[in-house]
Order: sequence, then structure tokens, then C-alpha cells
Amino acid sequence: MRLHRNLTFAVIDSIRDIFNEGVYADKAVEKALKRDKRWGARDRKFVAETIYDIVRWNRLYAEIAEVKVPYDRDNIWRLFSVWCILRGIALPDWNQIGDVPERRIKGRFAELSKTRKFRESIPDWMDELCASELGEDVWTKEIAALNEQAKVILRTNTLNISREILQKKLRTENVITEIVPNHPDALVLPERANVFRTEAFHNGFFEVQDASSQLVAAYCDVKPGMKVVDTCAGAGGKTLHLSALMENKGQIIAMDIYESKLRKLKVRAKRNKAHNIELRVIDSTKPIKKLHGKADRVLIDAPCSGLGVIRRNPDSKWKLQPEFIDNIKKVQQDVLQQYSKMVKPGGKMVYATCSILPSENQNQVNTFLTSEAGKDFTFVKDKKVLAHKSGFDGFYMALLEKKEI
Ligand SMILES: C[S@@+](CC[C@H](N)C(=O)[O-])C[C@H]1O[C@@H](n2cnc3c(N)ncnc32)[C@H](O)[C@@H]1O
Repeated sequence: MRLHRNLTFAVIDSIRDIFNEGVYADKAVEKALKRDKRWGARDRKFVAETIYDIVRWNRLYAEIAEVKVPYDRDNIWRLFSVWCILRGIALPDWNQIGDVPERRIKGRFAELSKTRKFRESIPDWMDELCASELGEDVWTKEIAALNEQAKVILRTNTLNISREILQKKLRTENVITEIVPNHPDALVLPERANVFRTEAFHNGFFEVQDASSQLVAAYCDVKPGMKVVDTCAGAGGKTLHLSALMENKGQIIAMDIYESKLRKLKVRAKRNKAHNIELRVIDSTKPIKKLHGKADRVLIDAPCSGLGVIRRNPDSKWKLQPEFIDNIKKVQQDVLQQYSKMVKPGGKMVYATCSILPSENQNQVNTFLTSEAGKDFTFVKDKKVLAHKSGFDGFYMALLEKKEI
């Protein structure tokens, strides 16, 4: 592979923005890809994948290159040189690239690879926390899987099209997909492609959504005509799926504390032709109290550490802090306590996260079930999805039922 100067500079600038300015990796990639409209698919792929690679393997590369955040420009070139050597890419003869001790880099890599926290490039605290909650063996396999590149998965919007016809339509737009077994609406792309540019996307025929995430709405056991509250709807990945499962019939009340997220949901709902969704911002306890005892189904897709979706957000390894996880666990229990009151007798509730930590998942459900607010609920089932077993994101979902009066 021959390196191109302007593509490499886009990578270097993005790494600086991510590590020195705290910019999210996806935003940095988005900005980098706008630098030059003439770049073709291969160029864009190089820029995006190299940025994600250096972010994903940051701790390992920084140890090898002997550099520390905040990085000066020379530091970032050294990280980039480590990336090239370990990928077997010939270094160009540019003056930004100084003397690169190739043998020493390979030697350090072999040495550091013996220790999980370096090999998998994770902070000490995260390695200790996850190993203590999941066990050494499971965590070793899980973090290796979470460091793989995320696949592009689509969810067919069955309001508008079937999976088989979607597959054919996408083929006419040069997007090849494969069926994902055991996920009735899912298609996977064996080769990455910018699916957002397709006509099929603009026609509302699919959304991009990981296969594990597609299990959550299905877990809610919704039927057309029901009253469903999606309490942490965000930009609505699961709301849209609920709407499709309900065949656009009945009522979905999509709530979030951020109006900005619900505005995005509104745009997506229009594209999806999902007409049974109402948006409500949670700006006080009032919108919740109004729905006490009213919902057939309540979905709590709770805010969480996101430790199950590191593949998609590798920079969360560096942005996440243990204090954040401690705080988010309090929010998780609080939303369970408060939002469960919206379930009507005989109704059901799903609690879900994209975390793999039992302390955010089954332990939260158990705490809820033994509390005053949980005494009227019974545990029906739960599902713990691990990336190394499923091949998809790490997720958790539990189904609870409220007793009839
Ligand atoms: C895991 S994300 C939701 C993802 C979304 N359901 C989807 O499928 O695209 C969690 C959401 O909870 C919201 N949130 C955080 N605290 C909340 C609270 N106390 N009540 C309701 N929503 C909250 C966040 O703004 C975020 O959008």
C-alpha cells in the first residue's frame, strides 16, 4: 500500500482532535471525510479505518511509541509510524517521519502483547472492573471480540418492505447483503459501504442497527393496537422497530430527557413512515405521572456504560470513567423505580442496556424486584448477549410482568 500525504494528514489531525480536544471519534471521522470531495471510496475507507485503528489500539501504540496524551505533532507521527510497522506498510520518505526503529517496535509489541491490558489496549481500571465482574476467562475473550471492527447491520423496516425485496433493491444499488440467521429483519454487509447514500435508505426501507439491538423491541412482545411507552427513546432506534412490530397501529409514546434527540427521532419516523409515535420530553415528573398504570408495555433502554458497544465507539475506552459508571448505575435504578409505575396491571416491562456488566444488568433488575416498587412484578426471562459468543454487540435485556390486580 502506498500512503498518500493528504489522506495521512487528515488522519494525523483527527487523532489530535480526538485525544487533545476530546472530540468524539465518529465526529472526527465525519469531519475528516469532508476535507476533500474528490476522495474515492478507497481513500475514505483508509482515512476512517486508520483513525479508528489508532484510537482502538491507542494504549498499545502509545506504550510502544513512548508517547503520552496530550500528543504533540511528533508524537502523533510516531503513533502513525507504529501503526504502519505493525501493519507491514512501508513508511514513506517524508520529513515528518523521523528514524523509525522497526525492530524495536516489533520487539516491544511482542513483549506487551503478553499482558491483556496492553494487548487489548484498555485502561487499568476497566480491565480490573470487567475481569472482576465477568471472570478472567470470559473477559479475556470478550474484550478481544469487542476490539474487532463492527459489522454494518441493517434492520429492514417491515412497514415498507420485506427483507427479501430490500436485499434485491440494495443489489441494484451495488450493495451486497446477507441474511443474519435468527434475526428476522437483519441484513449484514460483507463489504462495508455507505448505505446512507442509497435510495433504499431515503425511501425508509431500512435503518442501520446492530443485530443484538434488534432483539430488544422484539423482547417487548408488543401487539398492534397496544399503548407502549419507550422511556429512554433517544433518537429512536428501538422506537422505530416497535412501530414496525406494531404495524403502525396503537400508540407509542417516545420519551427522553433530551429534546434534541427526540427531534432526530421525528425526522427518522417521517422517513420510516412510522405514524403511531408521539414524542414527549421528560422535563419534570409530570409526563411520567400522567401515564401511571396506563401502559401495556414499557421499554427502559437505559443509559449505561456502553461497554457492550466498544466496537462501534472504540474511543469510549478512553472517554469512559469509573465515576461515570457509578453515577449511571444510580440513574438506572432510579428509572426502573419511577418508570415501572407506568405499566398497567398485567402489562410488561423490558429493561435493556448495551452493557455487559452484571452490575448494570441482572443486579439492577434483582434490586428492583426486591424493592417496594418491584413487589408487583415477576421476572419472566432475560438474555445476556456477549460479543464473543454472538458476533454482535454486547447487550442485556430482561422481561418483567406486572401482576394483575
Ligand atoms: C441507550 S440510550 C437510548 C438509545 C435508544 N433507545 C435507541 O434505541 O436508539 C439511553 C437514552 O436515555 C436517555 N436518558 C438518560 N437519562 C434519562 C432519564 N432519566 N430518563 C429518560 N431518558 C434518559 C439518554 O438521553 C439516551 O437517549
